[in-house]
Amino acid sequence: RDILSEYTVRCRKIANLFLQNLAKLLDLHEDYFVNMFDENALTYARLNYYPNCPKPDHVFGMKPHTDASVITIVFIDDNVSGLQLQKDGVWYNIPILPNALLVNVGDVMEIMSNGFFKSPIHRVVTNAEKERLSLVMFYTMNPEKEIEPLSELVDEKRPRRYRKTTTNDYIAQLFETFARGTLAIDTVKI
Ligand SMILES: O=C(O)CCC(=O)C(=O)O
Ligand SMILES: [Fe+2]
Repeated sequence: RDILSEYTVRCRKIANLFLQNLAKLLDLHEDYFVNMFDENALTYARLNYYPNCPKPDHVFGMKPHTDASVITIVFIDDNVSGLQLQKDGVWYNIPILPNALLVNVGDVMEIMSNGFFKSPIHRVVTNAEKERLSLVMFYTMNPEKEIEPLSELVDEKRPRRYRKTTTNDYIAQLFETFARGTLAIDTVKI
């Protein structure tokens, strides 16, 4: 528990640094996103355990999905690969890098940036010989807070591409679409 608590504090620093750089890329004040996380904002930690699987061709560790977070930090297993990312319809392996963290843009960032940043579709494949672990931190805002494209990023040339939602509603949507095998982000696209 103490270790996870310390990890959370340290990861928050990385998350903030990442959020500051995303803001800068959008020509926003560097603390724009960081300041959107109020005292009711939630960070979820998920520990994933994927047992080895005799039929890796038939069983996913985790089905294709996007994350409902603003951003996600993944601490990937040092020994076993398995996380894959989809780009232009092709699946790519995320390589194993010892002690590396992977920072992912989530759907809420895609919505707020009006599609400037894309939340990548990813999945986890299983391994016949080895089990695998990951520790994933999901940074989300106050569950009741309205999420929508930032007015600074909407104009005639780039009209609003996503409907308004809240983290609460969106997470519910994510679980539903995940079960159906569709994408939550498609339900808020205009
Ligand atoms: O296990 C991983 O590497 C990633 C897991 C993941 O995508 C998730 O928990 O949302
Ligand atoms: Fe994920």
